[in-house]
Amino acid sequence: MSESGRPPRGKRNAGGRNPAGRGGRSGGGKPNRNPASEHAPRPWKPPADPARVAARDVLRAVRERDAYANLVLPSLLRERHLDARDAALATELTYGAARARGLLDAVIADAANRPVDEIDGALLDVLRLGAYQLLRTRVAPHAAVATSVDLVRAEFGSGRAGFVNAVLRRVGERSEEEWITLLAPDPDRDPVGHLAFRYAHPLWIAQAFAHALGSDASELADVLAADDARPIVHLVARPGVITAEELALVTGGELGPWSPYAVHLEHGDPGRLEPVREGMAAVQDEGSQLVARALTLAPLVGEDRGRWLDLCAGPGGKAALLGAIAAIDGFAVDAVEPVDHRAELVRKTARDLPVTVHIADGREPGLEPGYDRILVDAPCTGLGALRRRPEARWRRQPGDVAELVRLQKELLASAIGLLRPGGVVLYSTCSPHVSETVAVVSDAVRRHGVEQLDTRELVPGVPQVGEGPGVQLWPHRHGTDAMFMAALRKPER
Ligand SMILES: C[S@@+](CC[C@H](N)C(=O)[O-])C[C@H]1O[C@@H](n2cnc3c(N)ncnc32)[C@H](O)[C@@H]1O
Repeated sequence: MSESGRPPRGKRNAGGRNPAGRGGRSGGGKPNRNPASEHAPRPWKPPADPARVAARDVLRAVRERDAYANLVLPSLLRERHLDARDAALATELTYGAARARGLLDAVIADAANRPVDEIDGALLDVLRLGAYQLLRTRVAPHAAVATSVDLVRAEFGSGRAGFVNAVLRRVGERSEEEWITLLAPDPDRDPVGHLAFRYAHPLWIAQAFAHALGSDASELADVLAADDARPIVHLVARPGVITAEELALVTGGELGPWSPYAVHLEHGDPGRLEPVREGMAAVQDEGSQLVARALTLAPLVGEDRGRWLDLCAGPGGKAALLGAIAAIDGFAVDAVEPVDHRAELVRKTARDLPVTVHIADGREPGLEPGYDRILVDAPCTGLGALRRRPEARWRRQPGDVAELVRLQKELLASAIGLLRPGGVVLYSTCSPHVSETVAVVSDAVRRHGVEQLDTRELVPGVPQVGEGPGVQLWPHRHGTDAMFMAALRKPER
């Protein structure tokens, strides 16, 4: 896709003259290349099927330049002026195909009789869209195939269109359930592998969730299914400025069940709401609200003198909530963020609040120690927020974990060093992976002699948060991201 978000202009691809039936290997062409980028510009004409063209272009941007579907799609829909119906279809197809990629690829590989990495990337995008429609939507099968073939024919000519036609016809010969029976691991011998396939998650992520659920591993199917559910918008009412009740009244939303600041919105663009535009409210997952609030509720030894620190602050959602709560008592928050543009977002989000932003590495921020309360909302794999990022589950790799854990331990050690005796650090992640959660916390308790508090008491009224002392939230139980949090107090000497 071009920077303008317009679809690539097409010409016949040199490899496009060979329709591939089962056993034929020519129609897939060279893997993962975008012939469209080599073409000379032509004037932009609105496509006949704008929804599918948009979905195809976003999948291409995700594959070719590691774009985020949930950032690219909305701006592309705006630029191309898709009407509401086309926009809804484009969104469903893009996010659905991006999430289900593993399952779709297994089916496509079987139908094409070759591994997907031997299929031209541009064709694979269309095959994924077509297979998604055939297996997981109510789009009529002939329409799913014909529209996919049209997309390929318009760009690459009829040879490659023939390949796509042949593969999708084979895909359409079975239902999703029949493909799962054919291709997924046996549910009795490999229950986690089976669920990972069925709910289109990489195996290592399903294993990480099962491990984190522990004795509740029977909920694994619910967790995996929750990653495919459309998350509703959660708003936070800024404390001291507007109550959640007032915000719900103004926006037509509903009070959130757990955070006293939360309002849930089923529909609508939150960016258009007056309280959001005026900085009285913001979009924030209710789980994140609980994390910031838990830090403010944690029992200190000695008086709270109002020196608070957010050590990993960008883009600033929690720093702003902490700042608003701090402002009520005349307290102040320092916010550390090493990435310039994210630090700028913290400044913007927390404008008018007693929040001072420092562009620095949290491991050595150069700040005076002696903080009463510190939040370490650590960089993590984000496995607890997969429902918000359609392609993320396929992009993250198990090898990412070790490096993040190292950073998490260093940040937590730095925070403990910056605490005053009797002060509290709240460690949190938007990942339930135990290497990033309880293992990091146990390591800090062992190494630094901090006392682990019962964090469940800091989320009053929230049920099913685990056996303690840490708290694990889950989308399928709480409707929040799968946030983890643990409060640690520095002993007085
Ligand atoms: C999970 S996000 C924090 C989200 C934030 N608390 C909020 O609620 O908006 C983690 C942040 O840590 C930042 N980060 C990465 N490395 C860091 C480091 N060495 N020191 C401090 N922050 C770091 C990332 O840039 C990212 O903005």
